[in-house]
Amino acid sequence: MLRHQEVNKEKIISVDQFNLWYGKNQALYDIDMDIYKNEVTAIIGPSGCGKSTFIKSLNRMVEMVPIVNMAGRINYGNQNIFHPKYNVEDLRTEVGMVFQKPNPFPKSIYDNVAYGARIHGVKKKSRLDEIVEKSLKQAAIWDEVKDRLKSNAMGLSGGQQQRLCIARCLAIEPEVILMDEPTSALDPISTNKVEELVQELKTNYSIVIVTHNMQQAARISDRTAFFLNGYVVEYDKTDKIFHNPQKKETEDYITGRFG
Ligand SMILES: Nc1ncnc2c1ncn2[C@@H]1O[C@H](COP(=O)(O)OP(=O)(O)OP(=O)(O)O)[C@@H](O)[C@H]1O
Repeated sequence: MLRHQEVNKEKIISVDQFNLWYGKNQALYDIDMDIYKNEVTAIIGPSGCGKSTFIKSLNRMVEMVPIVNMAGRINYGNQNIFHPKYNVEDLRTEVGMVFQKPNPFPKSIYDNVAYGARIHGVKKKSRLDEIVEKSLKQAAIWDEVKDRLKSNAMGLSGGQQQRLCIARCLAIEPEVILMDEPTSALDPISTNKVEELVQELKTNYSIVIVTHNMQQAARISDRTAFFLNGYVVEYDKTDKIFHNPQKKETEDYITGRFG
């Protein structure tokens, strides 16, 4: 596939001939992809095509599976994240992640958001208060929780829990946010709120989102990559992917002929 290059856009992640195997089974093949700053990049494709594997590679979470082997490069900024001297903790601070199922800690709303800052050594109460308020505001949930910050996060609705998890991710001030089907467990109203939030967040962050929902990809992303059987079949501006795809497989998928 020809590498998709944009001259006037700043790249934040650059994936170069990336291959990944689970044991003997290859899950990703020769991925070449540039991810741009302050954009929403959607990853679409049928079940099992490698979407989650791909985004979990971007912050090296995929290495938690012991049988994983990889080849190729992923550059964050100018550095190869697989270089032996690259600090994976730093990477995960810069490249945060939000999961499919909201996964708040069984702690207070406040402690959920303050967690990352505390781990990074912030102790002063007034500073923690500031971080918690700012993150909850950015995640568009402050008004709903500001009077019950000491309540347990498990008492929030699923949609609120997901926005809380987004706040928790924002609190460590990442540059990139990876989202693996963040709305698939949510009702339509909560989904709408998270979609609006993603669009607001791209002013300050770069977002990569895996979604099974093609309308969602079309609504909220700037660029879309269509994955199939571990390959990137097509990667381009979202409008082009949905209205003028260059590959027959992409067209078949977006028109619902398979997948
Ligand atoms: N932990 C694992 N061990 C072994 N194989 C795995 C593991 N995780 C994923 N795979 C395999 O890698 C391939 C890609 O899976 P992946 O979960 O990345 O796909 P996906 O596109 O995200 O799927 P879905 O849309 O169903 O979530 C599949 O063949 C899957 O079986």
